[in-house]
Amino acid sequence: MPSSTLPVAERYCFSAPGKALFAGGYLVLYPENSSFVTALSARIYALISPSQSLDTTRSTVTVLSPQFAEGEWSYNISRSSTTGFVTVSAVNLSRKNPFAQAAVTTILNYLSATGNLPMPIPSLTINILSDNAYHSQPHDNVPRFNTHSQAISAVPKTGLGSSAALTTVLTAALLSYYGNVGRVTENKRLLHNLAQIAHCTAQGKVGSGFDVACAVYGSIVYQRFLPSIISAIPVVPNELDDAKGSEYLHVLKNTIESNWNVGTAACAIPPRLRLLMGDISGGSETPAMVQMVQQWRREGGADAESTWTSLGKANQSLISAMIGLQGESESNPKEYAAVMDQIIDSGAGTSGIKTLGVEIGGKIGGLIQQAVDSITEIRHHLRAITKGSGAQIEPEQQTRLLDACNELPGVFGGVVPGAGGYDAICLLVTEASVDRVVNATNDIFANVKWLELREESVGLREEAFPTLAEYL
Ligand SMILES: Nc1ncnc2c1ncn2[C@@H]1O[C@H](COP(=O)(O)OP(=O)(O)OP(=O)(O)O)[C@@H](O)[C@H]1O
Ligand SMILES: C[C@@](O)(CCOP(=O)(O)O)CC(=O)O
Repeated sequence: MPSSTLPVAERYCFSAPGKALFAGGYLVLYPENSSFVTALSARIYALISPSQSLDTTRSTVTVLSPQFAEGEWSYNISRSSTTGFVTVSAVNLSRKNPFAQAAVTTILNYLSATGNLPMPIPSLTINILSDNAYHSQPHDNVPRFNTHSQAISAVPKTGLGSSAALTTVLTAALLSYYGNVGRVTENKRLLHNLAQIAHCTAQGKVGSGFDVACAVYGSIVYQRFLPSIISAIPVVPNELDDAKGSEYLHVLKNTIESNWNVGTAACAIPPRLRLLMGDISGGSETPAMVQMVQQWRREGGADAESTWTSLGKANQSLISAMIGLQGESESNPKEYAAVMDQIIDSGAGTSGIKTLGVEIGGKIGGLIQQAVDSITEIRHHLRAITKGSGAQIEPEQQTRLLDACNELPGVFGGVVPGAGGYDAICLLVTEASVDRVVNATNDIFANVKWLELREESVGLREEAFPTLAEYL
């Protein structure tokens, strides 16, 4: 097996964003459908440093997450001299972080299969910092990178895709440190394929992968890869099974280097508009909901199929309205700004904004109408699926809340993002109306915690190590 020598032991830091799936829940599981995924300003950071351990007889990768109790996961690494298969075993078996373990396993085996893993494998420490918005915080005004007294698995999440961002930054960190593969920020396809495989291995199920794609590429119109790409990869074998070790390396390398045909066209929330995320802290079971929706579709006959198709069209219509508005803001900036001013001055909510769109007419007025109408229609179909499948995608409680939001000034509309349920709501609003929305005093908003987030459309990026190291 060929091997390389380690590049200069530098200190690196990478960060990746969280996500909101504004349009495309459930349909995005099928490659024929597009979805609108927004990258958020909440980021997870990985700071890499060569291990301080004096033990040179063993190679270890240690992931530290100092914001959480028991946030230390260490893995012993050994490479078979016959097959090149790299075994990654937890030093402390009672400490589980499947995403960290899968990232180390996938990346080191890929590097081994391509002859880019340095031998002996140098030990490495990766520190993780994660923005507060990923987890429910005990009160306002917590320090940046707040610490929790519980283990990460016990701290309630806000559903921004922490595991996808974590897996992505770990992938970038490991590739940069060990690999001889150029700048990883310029090799997004490799990074994406590796992070998707690691994330799926850890989850033990095949999601659409929109969260990992967003962590890598940022805000995108996402179309998934064929599920068979991932299912072709064998289960990570036992270190003693040489035949399986060789097969795993072979399939992993071929899969990583094949063309997945993923749709990752860049998109953005148009200027002067914002996505506003409200945390409801309810909690929903995505896999169980996906199963219910799939069963409804299988057994629901022509009605189910027609709802499914109409939802797909409404999603597509919203996506093209967003792309169209973005385009108009660039090609026709004066008119775009004037229309936005008019909407803001009117103090109108959803239905008033639609009427204004009709009155204003022209391309921009039409796109505004289209955006409002398609959000309304998406919700209509999601409620039909809720009723038909029993999966609580837009439960009545969320319907009342979203309807109340539609009355607030500057609200184009809102949805239950992603799989829906009781976790969160996501509104499209004018930037100028954000304060008025978050300060609305109606009782119905009492349980909504508006998250301090905005779109930050860039995906994986390199950061200045020293600036962040001071938080460790
Ligand atoms: N800051 C972190 N440090 C270490 N591990 C983390 C960190 N953030 C996430 N993880 C890992 O990811 C797991 C959470 O993944 P999970 O898929 O349940 O949540 P999520 O990706 O935030 O949720 P959702 O898919 O609903 O948006 C944690 O239990 C832990 O294993
Ligand atoms: C239902 C689904 O389409 C979206 C799930 O989104 P979230 O985990 O609720 O953000 C599943 C998937 O795409 O993996």
